[in-house]
Amino acid sequence: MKIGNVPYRSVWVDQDDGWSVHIFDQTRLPWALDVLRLTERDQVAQAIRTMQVRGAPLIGAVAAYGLALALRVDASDAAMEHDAALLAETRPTAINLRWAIDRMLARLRPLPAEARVAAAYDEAGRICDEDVAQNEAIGRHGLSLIQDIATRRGAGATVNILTHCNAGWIATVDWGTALAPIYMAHDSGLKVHVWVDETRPRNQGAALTAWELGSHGVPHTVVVDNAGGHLMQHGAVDLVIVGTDRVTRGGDVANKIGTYLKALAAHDNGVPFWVALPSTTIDWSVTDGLTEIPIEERAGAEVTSVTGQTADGRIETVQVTPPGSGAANPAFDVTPARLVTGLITERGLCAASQAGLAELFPDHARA
Ligand SMILES: CSC[C@@H](O)[C@@H](O)C(=O)COP(=O)(O)O
Repeated sequence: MKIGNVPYRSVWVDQDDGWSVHIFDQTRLPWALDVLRLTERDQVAQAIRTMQVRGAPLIGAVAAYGLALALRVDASDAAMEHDAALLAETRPTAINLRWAIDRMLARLRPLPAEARVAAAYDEAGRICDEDVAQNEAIGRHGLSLIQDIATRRGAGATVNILTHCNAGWIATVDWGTALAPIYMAHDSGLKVHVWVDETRPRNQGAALTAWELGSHGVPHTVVVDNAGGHLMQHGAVDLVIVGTDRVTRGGDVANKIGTYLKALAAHDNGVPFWVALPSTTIDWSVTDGLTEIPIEERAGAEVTSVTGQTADGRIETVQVTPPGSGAANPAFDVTPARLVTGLITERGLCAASQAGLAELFPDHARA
């Protein structure tokens, strides 16, 4: 996607040195557009843990490059297995991270040590290119949902879409998942307006989704996380589209904390609730999302404080709770498949069910 008029991906290899890896520091957005140059494994691990990079597909892609950086130092079997395990453990919920590392190992294990660095960069590049293509396809399939609503509503009507967290281009290598259909709808001339959940505690909606949509000229309004139910009761939401960090073989959906409450409100108000995902987000080994998907517990300090920009331009973090109050911070929740209208994948739309996924992905479903 473009910033100003310059096209960017969310991760790229330095064109001059051919090996260092660049990302945007997402903890500084929307106030500053800082590019970080990553040169070693531990920098990559730290960037993922501290959420300088975040979003399920993007952390997989960046971890893949993290392994390439590690192999530059030591490409032996023992070192590679150790580095891969370390990177895979940086965040627990998004399955794309484990998927990307497993795919890298499958390519690299059979190779002699001296061939591994070049192969690692090649494979990480393929992971990135495939993510872009998958998200673009998700956009095309999701666009049909928005077109249908626009047609039903009649000429000139605005389609109001609610989204939670950030599942835009900055959460993937490019395009995004939940936001890809919205970008395509906007680009095709449909009138869309997006309700952006602020997404406490880290405000990925208020900071990142609002920044992305604004940069692309998509009309949007930021709302507090608790506003969604009210908006739906008053007919202000035509459609919910969210991303996801892990989908079970039966269609349960893990996503940013608060997604489940939006699904409940959507169900109660007859609002379609769609989840956009590349197939790399499906965990075919998991059947019951509630008991089998690990939910990341992050530091309470993310709840007790907020970060923003002061009037004189400084980025500051301030405490919003009394000093003695404890805080719990489960970072994700699971929305049962029965509350999901359907899934938007690179292969098309399907029901959030074992049968629906099996129809689109017969090879995986049989395995
Ligand atoms: C295309 S990104 C899909 C999900 O990763 C996204 O909705 C989300 O929950 C991100 O969580 P985060 O904790 O910001 O990494």
